[in-house]
Amino acid sequence: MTDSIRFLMCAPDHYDVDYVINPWMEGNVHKSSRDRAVEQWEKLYHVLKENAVVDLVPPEKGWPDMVFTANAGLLLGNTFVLSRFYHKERQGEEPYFKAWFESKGFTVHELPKDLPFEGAGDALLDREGRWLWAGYGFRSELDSHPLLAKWLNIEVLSLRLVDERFYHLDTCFCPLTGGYLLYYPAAFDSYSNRLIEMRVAPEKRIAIEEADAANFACNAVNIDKIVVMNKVSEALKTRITQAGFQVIETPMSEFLKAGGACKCLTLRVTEPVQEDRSANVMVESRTIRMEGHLLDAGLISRALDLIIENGGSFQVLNFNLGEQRQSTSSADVKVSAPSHDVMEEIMGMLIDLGAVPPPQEICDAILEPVVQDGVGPDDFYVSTIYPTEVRVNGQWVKAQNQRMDGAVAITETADGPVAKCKLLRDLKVGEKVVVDVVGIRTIRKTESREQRNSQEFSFMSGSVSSERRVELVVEQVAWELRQIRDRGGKVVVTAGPVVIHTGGGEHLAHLIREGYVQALLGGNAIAVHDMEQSNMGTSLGVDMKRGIAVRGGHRHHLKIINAVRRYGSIAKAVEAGLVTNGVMYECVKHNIPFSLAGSIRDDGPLPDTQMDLVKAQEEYTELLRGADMVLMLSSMLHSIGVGNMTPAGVKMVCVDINPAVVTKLSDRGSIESIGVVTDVGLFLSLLVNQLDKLTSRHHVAQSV
Ligand SMILES: NC(=O)c1ccc[n+]([C@@H]2O[C@H](COP(=O)([O-])OP(=O)(O)OC[C@H]3O[C@@H](n4cnc5c(N)ncnc54)[C@H](O)[C@@H]3O)[C@@H](O)[C@H]2O)c1
Ligand SMILES: NC(=[NH2+])NCCC[C@H](N)C(=O)O
Repeated sequence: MTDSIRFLMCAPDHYDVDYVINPWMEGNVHKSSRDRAVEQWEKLYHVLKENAVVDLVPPEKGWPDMVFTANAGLLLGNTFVLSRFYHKERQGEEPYFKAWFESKGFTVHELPKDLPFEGAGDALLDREGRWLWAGYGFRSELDSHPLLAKWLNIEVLSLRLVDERFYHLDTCFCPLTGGYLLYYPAAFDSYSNRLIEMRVAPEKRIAIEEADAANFACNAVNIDKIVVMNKVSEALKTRITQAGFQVIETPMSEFLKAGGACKCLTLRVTEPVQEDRSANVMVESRTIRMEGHLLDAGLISRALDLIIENGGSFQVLNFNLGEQRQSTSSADVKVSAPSHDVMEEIMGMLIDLGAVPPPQEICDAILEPVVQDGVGPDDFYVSTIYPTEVRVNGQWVKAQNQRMDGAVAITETADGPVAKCKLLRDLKVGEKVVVDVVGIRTIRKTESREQRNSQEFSFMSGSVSSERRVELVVEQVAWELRQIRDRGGKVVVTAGPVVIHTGGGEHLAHLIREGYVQALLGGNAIAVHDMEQSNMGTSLGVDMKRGIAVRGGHRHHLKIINAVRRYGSIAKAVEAGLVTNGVMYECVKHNIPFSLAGSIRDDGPLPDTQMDLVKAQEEYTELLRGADMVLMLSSMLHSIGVGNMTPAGVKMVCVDINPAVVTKLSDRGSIESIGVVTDVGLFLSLLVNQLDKLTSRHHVAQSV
C-alpha cells in the first residue's frame, strides 16, 4: 500500500437517483438498485484500500449525490476550494464538505455567490503537479479559473466541454502518471483540443472511442501504475496496458445511472505539490456596454448567446431597463474568454452587434505599420459589413468603402487621419492597419419594436421564407423595385445560368427593359445560355418552348460562344443582329453595364468574360457602389462573392432553390436581407406580373 496517497469517499447509504440534473439520470429516477449500488461501491472501496488510504465523510440523508465526493471541492497541499454547485439539488452538500475539510485543518476558500465550480469533478491536476486542467461549459464557470490559479498558486489550463453527456471534466478526461492522458476528444471544442495537443505529446495521448467514453472509461482512478475503471473494451485495455499500466475493472452500472463512476466516487486528498509553481491563467476578461432596445430587438440575448457559443462566459454587471416603450436600455457585461485569441473572436462579434467599451475604458485603436505591400500585420482586425468607426488620436473616424473580410487601413492626411476598408492585396507600405479589437465600434441602427415591425423588409428579416410566402415576398420586392426605379436609385442583379434554363430569361430581360435593373453581375454561363436561347431557341441544348433536348443541342452553347468571339464582343454581336432579344440584348440596348467574372469551368470564354479575377472583383465592386438593392438569382458562386463586397444597409434578396444557399446568403445579421427558397423562373414570372399590376394601378391612379 502506498501510504502517502489518500482518498475521500462517502458511503452510499442515501444514494439513489432522485432527480434529473444530467442526461444520464433521465429515465433512471429510482431505477438504481440499492443493494447492487452498495456492492459496487464496496468493491471499489476495497480495491482502493489495497493501494491507498481511504477516508470517509459521513453520508447525509436527503443528499443522494453526496457519494460523488469528487465534487466536494478541489485541494492542493493544505488548501481546499469548496465547490459551489450549479444545481440547487446538490447545493445542500456544501456545508458538510466544508465542515469535514475545516475539521481536518485545511484552509477553505469559498467562491463568490453565483460563481459555480464543481471541484475535482471539473478540475484535474496533471499527475506531476505541473498544472491544473480546469473544465467549464456545463457545471463550472470560466470565471472561477482565475480564482483557482490564485488560491492554489498554479497554472490553470481552461478546457471547454461541449457534449452535455460529458458535463464534468472527469467524465471525459483523465491525466495518468508519467504524463499520459486518457481522454475523449469529441467532448471538447477545437480550441481546447489544440491546447491539449500542445501540452501532451502525441505518444502520451490515449484518445478513446465514443463507446468506451459512454462507459465512463475516462472516469478512472489512477494510483501510480494502476488504473481503476468500469468495464471497458478489450482494445482500450490493451492500449492502456501497453502504456505500462495495470487495469483493474470494477462494475459501476448503478452509479452510471446518476452520471458517475469510479473517479466521481473518490476525491484524492493528497495531490502532488510542486514547490516552484506559480499562479498563471490565460483567462482574459473585458467589460462591454450595450445600449438600445436590448430586449425588444433581442440584442442582449443574441450577445449573451454569442459569448457562450464561442467559448466565453459572461456576467451582467448591471442592466438599466428602459421603462417606457420608446426608452432604451443599457447593460454592462463582463466577458471572459479562455485565451486572448478567443477573446478577440468574441469581441469582434460583439462589436458587430454594437457593443462598446464603457466610457472609462475607451482607448485608441492599436495600429501597426504595413511593412510589405499587399500583406497586413498578423493580428489585423477583419472588417465586416457594418458601418465601422475606429478611434485614432482620440477621435472616432468612420471607415470608408465598408465591406467584409478587409483590413482597416489608416493614412494621415493634412485633414487628419483617414480610415478605409481595404483588401489585403491593396495594402501599401506607409499605411497603418488596425489590429486587435480595441478602439473599434460599429454603428447599428437602434430599432424599437415598432420600427422593426414597420420596416418594409423586416417582416421576415434574416429568415428563409417557405413556398407559401413567396407571393408575399414578391409583392414586397416588386414594391421596392418600383420605389427605387421611380426615385432614380440603383438595383444590381447577380444571376446564374439557371435563370435561363428555368425560363426566367424573358422576365429578367423585361425587368432590364423596364428600367428596374441598373447593373448585371454574373459569369460566362448566364450570357452564353441567354444568347444561345436568343439565337437558337435552346438553353444548354434544351428547346425552351417544348422542354425537350434538341438533337446536337449540346453543341449549341459552343457555337454561340464561337459566333460571339468572331464579332469580338457581346455589344458587337447585338449590333450585328446575331443576338436579337434576351438579357444581354437588353443590357446592350439600354446601356446597362454588366460584368462577367470568369471561372475554371468556363467554355470559350466569351470575349467579355473577365478571366483576371482580381480585375473581375474590382469591376464587381465598382458596379455595386451606391446600390440600394441587390437581387441574387440562383448563382451561389457569384452571389457569395457579391455578399462579401456589400455593406450592411443595402437590401439583399436571395432567390435559390436550395435552402442552405439561401440561409448562407441572407443570414447576415442585418435586417435588410431576405431569402426566398423557390424556383427562380417562377419567382421572376411572379415578380414581373406583380410589377405590371403595380404599374397599371399607378397609371389608373394618375389618369383619374
Ligand atoms: N459553359 C459554361 O461556360 C459554364 C456552364 C455552367 C457554369 N459556368 C460557370 O460556373 C460558375 C458557377 O455557376 P453557377 O453560378 O450556375 O453555379 P452555382 O453552383 O454557384 O449556383 C447555382 C445555384 O442555382 C441554384 N438552383 C438550381 N436550380 C434552381 C432553380 N430551379 N431555381 C433556383 N435556384 C436554383 C442552386 O441551388 C445553386 O445554388 C459561374 O461562373 C458560371 O458562369 C460556366
Ligand atoms: N465528478 C463527477 N463527474 N460526478 C458525478 C456527479 C453525478 C451527479 N448526479 C451530478 O450530476 O452532479
